[in-house]
Amino acid sequence: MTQTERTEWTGRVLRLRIEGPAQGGEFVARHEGRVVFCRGGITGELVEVVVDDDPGRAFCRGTVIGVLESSRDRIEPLCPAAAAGAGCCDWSHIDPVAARGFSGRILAEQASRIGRIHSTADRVPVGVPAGDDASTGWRTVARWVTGADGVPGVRRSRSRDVVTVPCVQADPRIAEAVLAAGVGPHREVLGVLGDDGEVHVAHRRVTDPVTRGRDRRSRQGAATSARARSSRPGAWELVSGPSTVTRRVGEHTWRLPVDAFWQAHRSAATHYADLVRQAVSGAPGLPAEPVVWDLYGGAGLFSAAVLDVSPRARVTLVESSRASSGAAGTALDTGPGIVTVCARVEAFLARTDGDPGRPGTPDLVILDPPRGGAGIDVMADLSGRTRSRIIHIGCDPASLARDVGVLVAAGWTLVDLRGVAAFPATHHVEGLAVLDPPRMS
Ligand SMILES: C[S@@+](CC[C@H](N)C(=O)[O-])C[C@H]1O[C@@H](n2cnc3c(N)ncnc32)[C@H](O)[C@@H]1O
Repeated sequence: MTQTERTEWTGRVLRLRIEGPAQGGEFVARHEGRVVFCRGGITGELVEVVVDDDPGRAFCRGTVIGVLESSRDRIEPLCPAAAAGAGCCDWSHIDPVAARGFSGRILAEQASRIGRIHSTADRVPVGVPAGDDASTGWRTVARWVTGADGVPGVRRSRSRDVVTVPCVQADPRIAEAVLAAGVGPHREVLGVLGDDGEVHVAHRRVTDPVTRGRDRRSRQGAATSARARSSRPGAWELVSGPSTVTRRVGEHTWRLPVDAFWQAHRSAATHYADLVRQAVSGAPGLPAEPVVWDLYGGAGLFSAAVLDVSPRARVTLVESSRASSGAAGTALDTGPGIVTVCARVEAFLARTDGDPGRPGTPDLVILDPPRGGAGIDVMADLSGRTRSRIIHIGCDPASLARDVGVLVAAGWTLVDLRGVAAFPATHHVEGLAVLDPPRMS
């Protein structure tokens, strides 16, 4: 079928054999020369799929409504909300060990397709954070929305509708506190469980457009403008729990505002800090007083890890959120060892000398950007400046592959690429890449 040929398969039920997992969590199948991205399938299964989104190109999307030949990896869905159509735990029907294998395949495939990083292995190893393999109750930072009835829930997949059947990701103590707080209709609700066992509940107004019955494109437009509007109110109103959240990793204790970023999985911060310590310790030719940049650094989780293994390091933490960067000092001795810069990474790099009083050529860079990644310009800039090692942590396999691909194309060597199953029962996975620069001869 050509790109220009019109199709309208919406509502059609197809019998399909499921192939491999795709970036984004759906599984690929084919029908009459078109790709059908299937939600709710597993590799090898024969299924019936109803097409629910047909953009009229070489592909369409559908949802599994019947399993004719089931995979051994299929389990009873862990999440009632996902089973009711919520967009939370899209892999809740897949055995967790198999799910980690699928994540590893996606990481490898994206590295090859987008990053042009070719390896003989068809999957990247994916482990659980700090030995914690719980599939439910792992989330310590959770968001809900309330509809007109004020009952908290999660959004239906690809819709603004709210599913109020409980999702299993959040620690049950958060769900209890959110229900007890009774925040009212049309609110965005944030529940956070601190490492001291305190639960914090905050909320803010959400402008919730009516999108039921609209086509996908206008729903997406409405969702985008709703995001823009809902980010405008800005301030969260704290209705339960102390005003700062306690976070502990090793010897370090942070006191964070409730809306400051922290890794959502209860064991992720400890695990990533460990991986960063290992990668810093193994960096080739790192001087005794290395210049280190912790980019997209939040409240300094990785700055702390660097100082644990390299106490004389001169660390610059760059973070655009004032709430997060301002909290670095609650755990770290900011001053000669660590300087915090509240700025966008792009703006920080544009000052050619980096931070005043510090060289603009770091020995080591750690970057942990949001889902969209750092981008080609930032990566090209870092490639030209960094002397010893770059550690990239990324929660989207495609943007991680693109970012790392920039370094590999510039001659850097990928010495480690691994995944961490930090979002169990979902297709989301954290990737960690360690790269060393080309050797000068
Ligand atoms: C995935 S979080 C990582 C935070 C930190 N590394 C940690 O593990 O706690 C990404 C952080 O990047 C920040 N951020 C987003 N875009 C940014 C930009 N362009 N420049 C600097 N920081 C940015 C966000 O506020 C967020 O704190």
